[in-house]
Amino acid sequence: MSSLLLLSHIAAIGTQQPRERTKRVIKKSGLSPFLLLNHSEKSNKKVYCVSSSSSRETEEEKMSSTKDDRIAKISSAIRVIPDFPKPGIMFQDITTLLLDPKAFKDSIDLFVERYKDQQISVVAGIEARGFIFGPPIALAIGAKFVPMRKPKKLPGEVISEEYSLEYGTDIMEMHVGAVEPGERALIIDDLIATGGTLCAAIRLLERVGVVVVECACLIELPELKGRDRLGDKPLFVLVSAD
Ligand SMILES: O=P(O)(O)OC[C@H]1O[C@H](OP(=O)(O)OP(=O)(O)O)[C@H](O)[C@@H]1O
Ligand SMILES: Nc1ncnc2[nH]cnc12
Repeated sequence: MSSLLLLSHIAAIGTQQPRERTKRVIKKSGLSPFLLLNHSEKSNKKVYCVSSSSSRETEEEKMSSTKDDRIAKISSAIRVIPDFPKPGIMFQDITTLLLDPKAFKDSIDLFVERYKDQQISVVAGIEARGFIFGPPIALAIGAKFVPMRKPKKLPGEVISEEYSLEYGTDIMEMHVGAVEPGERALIIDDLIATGGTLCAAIRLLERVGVVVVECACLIELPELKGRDRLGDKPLFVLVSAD
């Protein structure tokens, strides 16, 4: 049976977004029928075309189809703002996803379903947008939440890592004593671009003996090849934005 590849062509919203964006929604594991979402270029309306690999769906396929439908709606709820914060950057804005409680909850549920049985004791969320998605996932899987913060924000003793971004450089800090050697961690952020941020988070956690099980993001910008920078560290994403 074929694995899922789901394509969503996302329209720019309103006058702020004159250019069209394409988002690919990828389910990284499991079996499912093929689901294609197509965007009508002229009308700015999204056209959803669903086709199955077989005419009779199995129960497993039906469940996957439901999951895929959730991912399509999550993708549609993410807005793209051109030239923010600098010319040439197509900013993936998750604040519009937060305005849609069903899509927001679905995004949390998809991560929880993946990580609930993986003996993860630490969810490390990256400032700022990893703070939105990390805590509900941590609570649902029974893990603690550890904030990975911008410099000079944490009041206690910290360890730091400098890293490069798509548009600048930054420093990430974590409280000493927040995690124990041997703990199993999931790192959460909204987006991977160059991968510099996730690499810094991995380095911080591994420096203190934590096992980083996986990194998880809502969105991947594949053109920036951040996934390659993570080496063999697994990365799970819901939406791939071209
Ligand atoms: O893969 P990378 O190239 O490292 O980029 C990804 C990071 O960039 C964004 O955060 P940003 O640094 O803009 O900070 P913010 O969330 O505080 O705005 C995003 O939320 C990721 O954390
Ligand atoms: N294009 C982008 N959209 C949102 N956040 C980002 N962080 C780095 N690149 C980004």
